Amino acid sequence: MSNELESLRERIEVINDEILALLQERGSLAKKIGEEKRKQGTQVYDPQREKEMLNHLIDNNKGPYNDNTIKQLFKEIFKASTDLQKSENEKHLYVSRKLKPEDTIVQFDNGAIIGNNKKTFVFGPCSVESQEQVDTVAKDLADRGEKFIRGGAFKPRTSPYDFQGLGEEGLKILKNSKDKYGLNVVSEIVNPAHFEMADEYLDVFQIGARNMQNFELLKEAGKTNKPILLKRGLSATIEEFIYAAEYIHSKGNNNIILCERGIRTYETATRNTLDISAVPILKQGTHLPVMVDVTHSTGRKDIMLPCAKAALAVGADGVMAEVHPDPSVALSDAGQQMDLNEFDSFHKEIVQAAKLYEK
Ligand SMILES: C=C(O[C@@H]1C=C(C(=O)O)C=C[C@H]1O)C(=O)O
Repeated sequence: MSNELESLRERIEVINDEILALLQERGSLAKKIGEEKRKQGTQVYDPQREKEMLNHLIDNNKGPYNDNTIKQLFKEIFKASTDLQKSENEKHLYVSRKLKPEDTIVQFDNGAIIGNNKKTFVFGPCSVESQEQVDTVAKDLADRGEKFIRGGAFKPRTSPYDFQGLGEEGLKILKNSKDKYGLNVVSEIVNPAHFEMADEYLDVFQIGARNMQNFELLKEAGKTNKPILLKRGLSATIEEFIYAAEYIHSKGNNNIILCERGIRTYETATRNTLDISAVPILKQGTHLPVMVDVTHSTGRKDIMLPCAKAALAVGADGVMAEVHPDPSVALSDAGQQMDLNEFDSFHKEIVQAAKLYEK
């Protein structure tokens, strides 16, 4: 190396150390400012102050870095200062495992649990169609020792001409069945004004994929004290999914169950693409239980079982799937619901598989 290059680099290293020492001093001052702000009850982030400082710096900028570069560099420094000023609690989301390392366990009156290294199943018809239909499935589930049933009464369908669900009448049917068979009832709510009405019928309010970013619905769900089963949006990133859960938690409801249900990709072999990697990512990043809906993710009965096993193997707390006494006449999703025979073999196998993973 030439002597000239070497000596220039040595000077740069000295400057690095000087910048570091100045950043340390600046950081300590920012922390003190943060403490003052806390005493005064003012916000950590002060955009007006940052703007004034940036204007001053740009006025004094003589190059060689252009104004925009100087702006970006100092914005990073300001951001680092505001992060320093925030308490640990303010740095992390409520749903984050960093804030709460232990798993959230959702508990029910009939002894059922979602989370806590138990594998829990939620089965039932896509739509509530009649008392007889729900009772047939509920009896089958109760006989198997299952603790939950699902069924849609408010159906957000792609086409407005498709069956839209029985509404409150459907919730009453579910509640009747719950009273007969002692199962917890999971059903979707699509209207923020309906939580109150649905409270007497349901044990879990589901927020469906199409409503994952319906923020008014999420906020209302957060004000209830029932568990919320939140499904991942069709095209939602994992980060967006986590923020949707944060909307619920931030309003005071921490009983949230996340559900991966497949995302839209270019692949046409399945109805959606089951994002199996989302399960361990959500388990790592949040303290919430995570379930996998193998019906909506695959849309294919022939691969539901291996996908359900995969879900349990990667750490899912449970699996959801659709079961209908007579799928051929179902008013929604006729092609992908299991009949009771198909369900019998699916259930036997998945219960066996669950034993491998329950601690
Ligand atoms: C340090 C402060 O807090 C924040 C950080 C700033 C900085 O690093 O200079 C400026 C404004 C605030 O967003 C302050 O208010 O002065």
